[in-house]
Amino acid sequence: MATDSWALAVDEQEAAVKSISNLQIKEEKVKPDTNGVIKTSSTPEKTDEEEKEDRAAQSLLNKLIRSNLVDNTNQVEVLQRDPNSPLYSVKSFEELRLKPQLLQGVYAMGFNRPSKIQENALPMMLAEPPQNLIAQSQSGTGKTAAFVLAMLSRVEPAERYPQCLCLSPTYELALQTGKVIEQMGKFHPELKLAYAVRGNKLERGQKISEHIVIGTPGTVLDWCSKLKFIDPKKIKVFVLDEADVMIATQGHQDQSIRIQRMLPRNCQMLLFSATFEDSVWKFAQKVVPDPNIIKLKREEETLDTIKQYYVLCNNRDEKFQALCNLYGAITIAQAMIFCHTRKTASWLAAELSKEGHQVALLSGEMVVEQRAAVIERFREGKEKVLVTTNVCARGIDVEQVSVVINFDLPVDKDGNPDNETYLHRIGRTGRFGKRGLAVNMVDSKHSMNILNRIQEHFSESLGASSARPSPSRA
Ligand SMILES: Nc1ncnc2c1ncn2[C@@H]1O[C@H](COP(=O)(O)OP(=O)(O)OP(=O)(O)O)[C@@H](O)[C@H]1O
Repeated sequence: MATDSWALAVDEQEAAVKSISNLQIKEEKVKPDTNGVIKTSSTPEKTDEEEKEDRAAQSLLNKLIRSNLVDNTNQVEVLQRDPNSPLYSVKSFEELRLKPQLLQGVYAMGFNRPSKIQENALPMMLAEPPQNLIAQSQSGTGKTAAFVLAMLSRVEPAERYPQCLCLSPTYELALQTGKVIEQMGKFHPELKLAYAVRGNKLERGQKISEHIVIGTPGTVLDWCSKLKFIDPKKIKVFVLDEADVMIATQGHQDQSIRIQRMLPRNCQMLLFSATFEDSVWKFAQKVVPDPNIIKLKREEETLDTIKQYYVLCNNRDEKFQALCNLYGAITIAQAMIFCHTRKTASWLAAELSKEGHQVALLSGEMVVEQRAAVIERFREGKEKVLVTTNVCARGIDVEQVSVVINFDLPVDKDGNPDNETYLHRIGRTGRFGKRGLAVNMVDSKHSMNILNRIQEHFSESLGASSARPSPSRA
């Protein structure tokens, strides 16, 4: 949708939402039960382990639905291992002096110039002698393309044994990276790729002749040690992709370290991560000696351009009624409705359908491919409304969404306000300066309290006027 028509749609929506006051919802005080407890639906449905799995699924989803680079206007931070060596950055792929077949591959992928992180990362990764690198930037900024280019540049096709080893957290993520290798290496048909993933059985005693091996830590470890399909001493480039997702999976961290220990000293070690919490940093330091470090901060989200409202209701059915009353207004453009649990999301999508509304449901029960298909349809505008849960939609950017409805307010597993999630659901990055609208459904004293606390939080950090929801009720 073009920006102008988008802005128009928001204006119309804003006007329509101002008429929320016509809603036929009566206000009633919420009474605590006899023990003075107000019941909420904040019980988490998922275990930690399932949450962790979601990180890998999330990452895969983003890869499946992404078609372009993610814009980022922040400065790249570079920390060189040797601060006295000159800092190279490139503005074109030609400057990198790639093999002609590789340059052809890059252009065939539609890349005209290096992305922000690639400008600095590529000269470092391709330098002689090889240098180690730890790089962090949000998903979609061109990390995969960068390390694939580095691996392809270093491979000697005439030598028929594995020279580059890339670890991915899951089978599916390994396949995605493999696809990029195949695309970029298209004009190098003699280059071969093997997948070290569960189920890929080879005969004992066999040696792998493929140049690049990509796989999950457990299988790669077996192939390097127990089964000896790979001679780790001949590896020239070792890539550890999605380090943050990797360490969230039981056992992967240790396996990765054990693999790293088998590699020769002069092997180039490269580690990539979308986030850089302490645990990732500690892990990175263990597996990448003497690193250069590149960081690109995530573009900050703000609530400045978002009009926020709340609707007071007494229970879930009233929230549903309020939503139906709003429906005409929110579907001028596209809306996302967030629920706390899968169950509520399914219920809500079913109820809205019964009312004759065409909605999409994005739910944790779906396999990743199904989720990607739902998001793709929504992005194409085939459905105007997407009902989802927080876990499911975390990190997914659907740029044309201008209305966000918190059918349930975001709370953490202890039932406390989850400010970060609120910001992610509603906030916009500054790059497009897009305006938007958020409607919070409040159905109890407790949820009003949550909303007040969210509001207080953002008043402090973002300025009172930008975050204070305007009351809107019968
Ligand atoms: N220099 C470039 N010019 C144009 N498009 C690019 C460039 N580099 C990468 N892309 C494209 O941008 C998208 C994101 O790139 P890439 O997958 O490398 O990012 P990433 O940081 O590894 O993200 P993720 O970890 O989610 O895969 C892909 O569709 C990729 O083809």
